[in-house]
Amino acid sequence: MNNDRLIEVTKLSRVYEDGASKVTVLESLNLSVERGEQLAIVGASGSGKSTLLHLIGALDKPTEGTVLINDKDVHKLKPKAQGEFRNMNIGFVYQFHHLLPEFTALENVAMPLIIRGTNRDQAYRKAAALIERVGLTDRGTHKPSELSGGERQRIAFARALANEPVCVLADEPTGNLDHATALKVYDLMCEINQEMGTTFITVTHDLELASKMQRQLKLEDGHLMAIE
Ligand SMILES: Nc1ncnc2c1ncn2[C@@H]1O[C@H](COP(=O)(O)OP(=O)(O)OP(=O)(O)O)[C@@H](O)[C@H]1O
Repeated sequence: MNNDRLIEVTKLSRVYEDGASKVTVLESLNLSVERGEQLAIVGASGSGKSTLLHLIGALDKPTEGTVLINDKDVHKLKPKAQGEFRNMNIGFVYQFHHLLPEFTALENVAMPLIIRGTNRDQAYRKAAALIERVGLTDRGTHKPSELSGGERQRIAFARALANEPVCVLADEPTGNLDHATALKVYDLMCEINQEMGTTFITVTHDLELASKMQRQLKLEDGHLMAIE
């Protein structure tokens, strides 16, 4: 066992079959991610970046291959155990925030804690601290529709961090933001990585944003490769 290794992806393949047609998106892909790393994955539209994140986060099943997180084969877990493992270990952030519109920012961030069984006072205290950490102390009582796009993504990160996951998987987290705001969100990810030791794997089309992360890989023809 390698204590520094958090994620080990081995010979991962994903083939979508639709009747007679077959689309091979990932083909025998390998990836090791160390605890506390910042990794950016770039690649053309349709190259399989979201597919890879979904497989790492056990939101989709591989056609072949394994994903170990903390030495646990996430695709071998039974559905209930898999859901619990995901909630405890992985935070997700998407291009569109997926915050619940009828709840305030504070309630959205507290939600994963309450679902996990944390008592309400503790959950709200922790949510408030996370909202402060992402620089939005005075926005806790606002609903998502009352926040800017950048603020919504900050709240989405705060929510993803609520259960102190070992890893955050971010799929085009700034795809909907202007460049200056996107850069600030990447700065926030780097700061949180330094402070909390959270591993970040982020997918982006933007090489400048990718360069903010410690390591960059390109997904092409089903494989990951170094960027030339
Ligand atoms: N459920 C599905 N059934 C069939 N094909 C699919 C399915 N989901 C994705 N695909 C195909 O798999 C390929 C990879 O899709 P994916 O969304 O992973 O790419 P991506 O690199 O994230 O793209 P983008 O940057 O445009 O979001 C695409 O060709 C897509 O059409």
